[in-house]
Amino acid sequence: MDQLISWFTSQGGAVDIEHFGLAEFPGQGWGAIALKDIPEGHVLFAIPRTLTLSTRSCALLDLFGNNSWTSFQLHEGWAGLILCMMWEESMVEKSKWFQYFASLPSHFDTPMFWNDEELAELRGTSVVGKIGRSEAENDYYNKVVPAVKSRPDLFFPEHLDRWYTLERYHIMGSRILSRSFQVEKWDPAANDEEDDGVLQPEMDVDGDDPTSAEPNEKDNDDVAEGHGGDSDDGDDGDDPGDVAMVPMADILNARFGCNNARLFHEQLELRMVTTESILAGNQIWNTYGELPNSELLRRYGHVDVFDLPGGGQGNPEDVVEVPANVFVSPIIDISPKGMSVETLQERIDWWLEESGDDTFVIEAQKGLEISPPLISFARLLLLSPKDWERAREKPKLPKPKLSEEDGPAVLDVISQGLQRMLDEFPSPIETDWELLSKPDLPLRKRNAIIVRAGEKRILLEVLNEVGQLQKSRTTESKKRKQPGQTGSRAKKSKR
Ligand SMILES: C[S@@+](CC[C@H](N)C(=O)[O-])C[C@H]1O[C@@H](n2cnc3c(N)ncnc32)[C@H](O)[C@@H]1O
Repeated sequence: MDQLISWFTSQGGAVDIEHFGLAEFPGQGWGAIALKDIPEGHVLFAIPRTLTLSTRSCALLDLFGNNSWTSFQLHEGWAGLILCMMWEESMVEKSKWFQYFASLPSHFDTPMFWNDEELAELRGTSVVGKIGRSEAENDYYNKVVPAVKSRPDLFFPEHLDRWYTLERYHIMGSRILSRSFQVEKWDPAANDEEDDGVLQPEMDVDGDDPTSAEPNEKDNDDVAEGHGGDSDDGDDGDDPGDVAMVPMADILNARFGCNNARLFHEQLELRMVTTESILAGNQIWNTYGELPNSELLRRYGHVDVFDLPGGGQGNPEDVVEVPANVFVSPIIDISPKGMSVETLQERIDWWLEESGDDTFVIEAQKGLEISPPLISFARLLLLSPKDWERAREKPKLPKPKLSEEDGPAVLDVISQGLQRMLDEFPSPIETDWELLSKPDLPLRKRNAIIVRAGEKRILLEVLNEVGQLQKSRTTESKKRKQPGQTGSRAKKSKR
């Protein structure tokens, strides 16, 4: 790590070595430490933009030619940056980033590298559908290998078995996934209010500030990610050229609620600045975005665990992603006249066109409520044929709120769908807690159990909430039916 700092400063980087140091933290690898008390707004280090490694800063793209780059589809997703990194690393000492590569990990505990037995522990969680190993390997075989073979003058044949293997591809992809930042081109117009580039320590670092950068965050959608990056589909507006490895900035660890430093963009450099004062001896933390354990595990290979205010342990950012298709069988079973699969499909297709949601996210932070779009979806699937025609004509989705006219079916469908999700997990939550109390559990298994227990905890609590609502609605409807009480209205449910 001393070599990393020497290299960094020799390349124009600046480090305040009086305040900022590197240290090993048990279970977290390397991280940053305050060597002295540091005030808020203090610049810990600065990285020239030219020292970041991206498809913009690497010479390969120019040598390869823009048109060829595009024809091999290296301009989409992360395959181009992975190839740049393979190429730079193959040059060993001749690469400007040689010492930087030497500091990067080659071993990862992300599920991309797990065997089948380890992956089986994640069954039922949202991680399984997002690992994207085969998508990554498709990119390797269909983009990178043909590109490499087309230019033996750039990718020397004797280097292929060492620097351009599938294993190296996965390692580079995982380095990007766990360490890259989104570094957009400098846009003076977007930064006018920044007082000509002078940092404003009091700025809202959590806001949508164009001058602040954070490790690559990706949409929490349910597509397989692989090492593809966000822009695989090419239509989400993200520029893969913005994805950059940022030496030194990527040495900071992150933990829920602990962030005390953040990377800010300047015209010629990026600066790591403290966002609160830090006492000597304390760790300096960045933020990786507010991520649930499923995403922390998938991208970074670790999880965050805390005592939760309502009891139990977990990550307050945990979520459950409920795929719409878990409600299909319950609807067929529950709908009054037994809905045909075709009718159901028609409504689901329309839902997808109108709302785009094929997954419903239940967030622990939001009080574990049934997600409003899920209510709208269940109500849509249960509309009578006449109301369905009306909804489509308008076009208007059902309100995302339980109404007094809703019969028990809406809650029944939601409850049965969630129960099906719960049944997908390999064990009940009690078994998970028991397993977690064992001291010698292998790290990957422990992390998988923490992820699945977190998701189960949310599902169980929401199911409990749905159960309470079902009960109170049954009681209300019984009351309404009692003679002499015709004027009473069903009490509005809590929701
Ligand atoms: C951006 S790097 C940080 C530097 C890294 N610790 C190292 O030794 O190079 C991100 C990696 O650090 C580790 N990490 C970061 N925060 C952590 C935490 N709260 N608990 C455990 N590991 C953590 C994970 O391995 C993650 O993939």
